Amino acid sequence: MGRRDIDESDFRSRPSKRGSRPRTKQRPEHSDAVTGLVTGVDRGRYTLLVKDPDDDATGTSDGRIVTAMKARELTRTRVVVGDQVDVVGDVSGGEGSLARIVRIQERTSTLRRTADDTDPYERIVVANADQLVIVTALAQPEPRTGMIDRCVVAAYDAGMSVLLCLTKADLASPDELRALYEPLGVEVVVTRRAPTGRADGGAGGDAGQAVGGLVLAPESVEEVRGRLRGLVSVLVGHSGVGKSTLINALVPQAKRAVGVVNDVTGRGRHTSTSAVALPLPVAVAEDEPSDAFDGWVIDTPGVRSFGLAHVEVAHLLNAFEDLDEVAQECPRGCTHLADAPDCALDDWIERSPDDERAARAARLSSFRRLLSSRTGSDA
Ligand SMILES: Nc1nc2c(ncn2[C@@H]2O[C@H](COP(=O)(O)OP(=O)(O)OP(=O)(O)O)[C@@H](O)[C@H]2O)c(=O)[nH]1
Ligand SMILES: [Zn+2]
Repeated sequence: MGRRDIDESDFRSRPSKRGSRPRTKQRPEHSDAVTGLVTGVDRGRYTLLVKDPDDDATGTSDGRIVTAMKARELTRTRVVVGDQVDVVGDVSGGEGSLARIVRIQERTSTLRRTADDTDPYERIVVANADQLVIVTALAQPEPRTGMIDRCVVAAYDAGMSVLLCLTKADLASPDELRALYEPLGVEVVVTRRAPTGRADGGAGGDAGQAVGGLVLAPESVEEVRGRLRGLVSVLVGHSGVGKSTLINALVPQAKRAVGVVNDVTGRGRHTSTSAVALPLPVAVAEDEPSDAFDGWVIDTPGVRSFGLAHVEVAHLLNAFEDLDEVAQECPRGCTHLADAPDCALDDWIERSPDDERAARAARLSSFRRLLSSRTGSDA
C-alpha cells in the first residue's frame, strides 16, 4: 500500500509540530474499515456510497449513503469524486451520522487540470473515471474545437478514453466535427431534440424527457446510455451546450435520490461547483420501476476549461501507439509539430501506402492540433 499506509493511530502517536508527515511504520490498520465510493464533495463533507461486502458487486443501487469527513492525517490529501476510500466510525448512514475517511485506495486514473497554463497549480478533478464525455453543441453555441482539443488532451493524459457527444443535431450537421475527431480514435455520438419536443413536454414518461425542459429524441439518449453503460464517465461542457438536458434525460430527477443526495448539506445545481456522481439507470421506463444501475455519470458543473500546463508531450504520445512508435526515430527534443525539422512523423506520411495516406495524414494533423492545444488558449 506504500505511501497511503498512514493511519490515524500513526498521526496521534507521533504528533509533528513542524507539520512534516510522520514516517510510516508497521501499525495496526483500521481492520474494521469499510469501502465507500465518493459521490459528492461539499465543504469538507463527503457523500459516500457504501456497499456491504456481501452485496453482489454488479450494479444495483443497494448500499447506503454515508456522510463522512477526512481523518486528520488526510488533511493535506485531496479526496475527490470517484475515489474509493476506506471509512471507519459511524458508517450506519443514519441521520446526523458522520464517518471518517482513513485511506484512499490507489487510483486507476486521475483527471487533472491546471488552473491556467501559466499557473502550474494542479487540481485533480475526478478519480478512477474510464471515459471523458465532451458535450459540445453543433450550434447555439457554436462548437469550439480548441476547447474540445484541450479536453481530449486532458483525457488521454489521464489514461481515459474520449466520447464526443454532439448535441443539437436538429440545428446543424455533425459531419465536420466527426471528420476532425474520428481520426484520433475519438468515439462520436449525436443527440437531438425530439421532432415534437416542446418545453412543456407531451404525455410524459418518455425516456428522453427532461423535467421542465426540452425533450430529446429518446433513441439518441439511449444511444448515449449505451456508450456509458458499465463505465464511469465524466461529462464536461460549456454553458448552454445542453449538458443538463442530457443528464436529466439519462438520470431522471427521481432516480437521483438514489445514491447521491446528501441530506446534511443538500445539493443544488446552482450552488454546487464540485463534481457529483450519479448512478446511471439501466433503463428509465416509468412502468418498470427499478433501482438497477450500471455505470456512473459524473457531472462537473465547476469545470469550464482544462489548463494543460501539466501535460507532457511524451506522455500524451502514449495514447497514440502508432505515432509513438514512429516518433522514436525523431531527433532529440523534437516537438513533432508541423514545423519541426526532420520529424519522423512527416516521413511516416511520405512512405505510407497510397490507400492509407489520407487516413494517416488526417490522424497526424489531428494529433498536431492536439499538441498545439497544450499551449494555446481555449478562449
Ligand atoms: N435545439 C436544441 N436545443 C437543445 C438541445 N438540448 C438542449 N437544448 C437547449 O439548449 C439550452 C441549454 O441547455 P442546458 O441543458 O441548460 O445546457 P447546459 O449545458 O446544462 O448549460 P448550463 O445550464 O448553463 O450549464 C436549453 O434551452 C435547452 O433547451 C437539443 O438537442 N436541441
Ligand atoms: Zn517528431
